[in-house]
Amino acid sequence: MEDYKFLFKVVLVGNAGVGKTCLVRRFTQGLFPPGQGATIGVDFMIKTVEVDGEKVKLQIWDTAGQERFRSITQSYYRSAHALILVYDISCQPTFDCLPDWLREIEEYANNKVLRILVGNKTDREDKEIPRHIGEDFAQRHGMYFLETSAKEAENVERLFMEIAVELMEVLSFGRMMSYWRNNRERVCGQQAVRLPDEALPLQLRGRGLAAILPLVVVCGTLTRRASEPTWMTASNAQSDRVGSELRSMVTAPPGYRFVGADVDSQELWIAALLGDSSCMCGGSAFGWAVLAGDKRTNTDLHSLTAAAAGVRRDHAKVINYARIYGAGQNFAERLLKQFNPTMTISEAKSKAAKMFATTKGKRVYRLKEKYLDGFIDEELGDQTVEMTSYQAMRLAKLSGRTTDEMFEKPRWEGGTESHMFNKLEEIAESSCPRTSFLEGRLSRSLEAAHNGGGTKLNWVVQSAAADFLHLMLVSMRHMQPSARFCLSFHDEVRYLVPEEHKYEAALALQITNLLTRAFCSQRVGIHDLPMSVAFFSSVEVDRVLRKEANMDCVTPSNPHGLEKGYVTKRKHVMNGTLWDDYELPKENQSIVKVLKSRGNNLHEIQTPSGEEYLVSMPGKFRKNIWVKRGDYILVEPIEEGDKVKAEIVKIMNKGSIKYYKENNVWPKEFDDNKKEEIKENDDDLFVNTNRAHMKSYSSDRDSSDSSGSDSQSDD
Ligand SMILES: Nc1nc2c(ncn2[C@@H]2O[C@H](COP(=O)(O)OP(=O)(O)OP(=O)(O)O)[C@@H](O)[C@H]2O)c(=O)[nH]1
Repeated sequence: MEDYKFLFKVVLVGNAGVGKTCLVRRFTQGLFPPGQGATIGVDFMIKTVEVDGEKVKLQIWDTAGQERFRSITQSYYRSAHALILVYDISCQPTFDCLPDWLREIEEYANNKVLRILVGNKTDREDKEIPRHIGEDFAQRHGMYFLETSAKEAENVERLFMEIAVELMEVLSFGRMMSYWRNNRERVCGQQAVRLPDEALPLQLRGRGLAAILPLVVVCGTLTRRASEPTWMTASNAQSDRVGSELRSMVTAPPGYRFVGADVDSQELWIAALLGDSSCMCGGSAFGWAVLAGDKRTNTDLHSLTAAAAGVRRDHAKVINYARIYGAGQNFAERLLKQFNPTMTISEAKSKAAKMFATTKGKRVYRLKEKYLDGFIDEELGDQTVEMTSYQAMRLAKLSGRTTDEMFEKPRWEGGTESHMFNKLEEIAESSCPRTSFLEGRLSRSLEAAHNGGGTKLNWVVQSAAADFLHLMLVSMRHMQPSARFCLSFHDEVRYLVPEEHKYEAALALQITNLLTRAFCSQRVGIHDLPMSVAFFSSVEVDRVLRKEANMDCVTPSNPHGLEKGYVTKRKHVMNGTLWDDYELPKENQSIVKVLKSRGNNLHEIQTPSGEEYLVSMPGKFRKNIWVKRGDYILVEPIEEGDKVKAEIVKIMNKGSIKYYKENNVWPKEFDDNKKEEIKENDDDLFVNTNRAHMKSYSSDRDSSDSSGSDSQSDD
């Protein structure tokens, strides 16, 4: 397993005898080799260093300075991240050759390569090139400059460490900008339409708002999905990427919340379910790993594959998905090589082969019955005759027939996923493929008869996932009509829900998952639904679009992040309860004034018309809010309330009173309120002084919206 974060290739060039090999050996082995001979061709050494706590592997290529090796050494320039051009400070000709070396570098190296000029052998008395001459040359050619002595170990460590630091910075900057570089055009190219004020709700008027017309590209022939290139593909905020907070900038309108969830391991579960349909729920090894595997105990699918093939879990995960999407062994081989550039081709080949043999299994050909008679193998006895594709092709060729003629349809066998692949192929290659759960038909042009051989394997899982989405939509529509379907991307759904229905919608979504999965299972003949997949591991109730409501979405371009959706700071709890969006009072709500507190969370109030009665403080406010005489509050009647007639909904502050006045809903009778009663600082005003001040309420379900689940997720 590789234990470094960055890998950089550093190449040393320069005339023969300037000390390139000695510099490399001093750095990597800490010695100055006596009687170092000339390098033949190219040599390389590796050293891992630590920069800012990160492991950086330096692959150092020492090239031969002699002219006759030039054609070999040039080929190493291209992939270099840094090139060290060395001359000998006691040998003028080695300095005079520098322009030739530069020409070579220009011609063969990448134009972004980091270039460093090094004057070696500073320990020598017979110095011919003064330091400032070297420095000046480096400056004129945009190179870093350093003088070293491999013999005395002077500046050698520094040379390589500075290279590592510089390359890391360059790379980090490239990474930091990569998101915005890739997305800038799409974002800036969106079409915005100015919205007339009269089309907007009251509280949004006068702000010059515009709407973005999303460009929806229907690409559903295979996947039956449409895509929107900017917002739906916007990734989650990453702390080191400029602009990656884009998605979290999408905010729910006032009075609404986003309620949504990620379908846990959707594609894996669908594939496993289809595979299990030929035996029983969790009956295949793959099905079992999906249902019962747990990342924490390394028993989930990705950890199992990683252990079996001896690769990292995140790499195994990419390859696992690729396999389900129909990618073959060659693709896995290439991916492995890409993940680990130092892996040899044969190593990658053998790892990929091992991975495929343990997962997909081997493809087995069985002779059709009518050909069995002619095929007598006494050693086999009654055993079925099984062949590899090579053997089957050979036999068919020898018999002058095709493999299809002589053999049953080949099957995958012996792997943890063989069941599943057989099922996926059976669906994809059927004469009239239909989606797995709702039996939607595949476009005819893509049916096997029309496209000359099998439909895409990927279509089976993707279209089943589209069925899944459609089922969820229907279920939600039925259970929570007030929730408006807002977005779905891949395995995520988001609804816009009026604030007062947000928890109902979250519950409806959980039940939707249960019903949808139960329906899908039942459609493929499985009448069990294990608890591990029955519910979402979390449902998010949020004001903005982000993966999880407690992500702060801090990025270099959004350094202060977002307020946590499920308020975790006291101040936000209060702001949330005091003044939650610019919402005007509902019909059944009224503004009243607090006369005095009666204890037991009861308060005596007065209505604008002078009526007096008791109101109660609901549980969720009790820990955080302190109401005192003279405060204005919004109350809602309690049905059949006898003594206590209403419940507090909102505690008014300066902003809310102003807003109510602007909208002419503030009772005239309360117009004489003394402004000084409402202090600027909400924190001070409403703190319950009887209780210890708490800095955070991260686990207080009552006062937070958090569904706060930390159970397993799909990765
Ligand atoms: N005094 C002194 N001699 C050095 C230093 N570095 C290398 N040498 C000597 O210079 C000679 C050449 O060193 P190498 O490291 O083989 O030089 P090179 O650039 O790799 O040469 P090629 O492999 O032919 O390209 C050897 O005799 C070393 O002992 C140094 O810092 N000071």
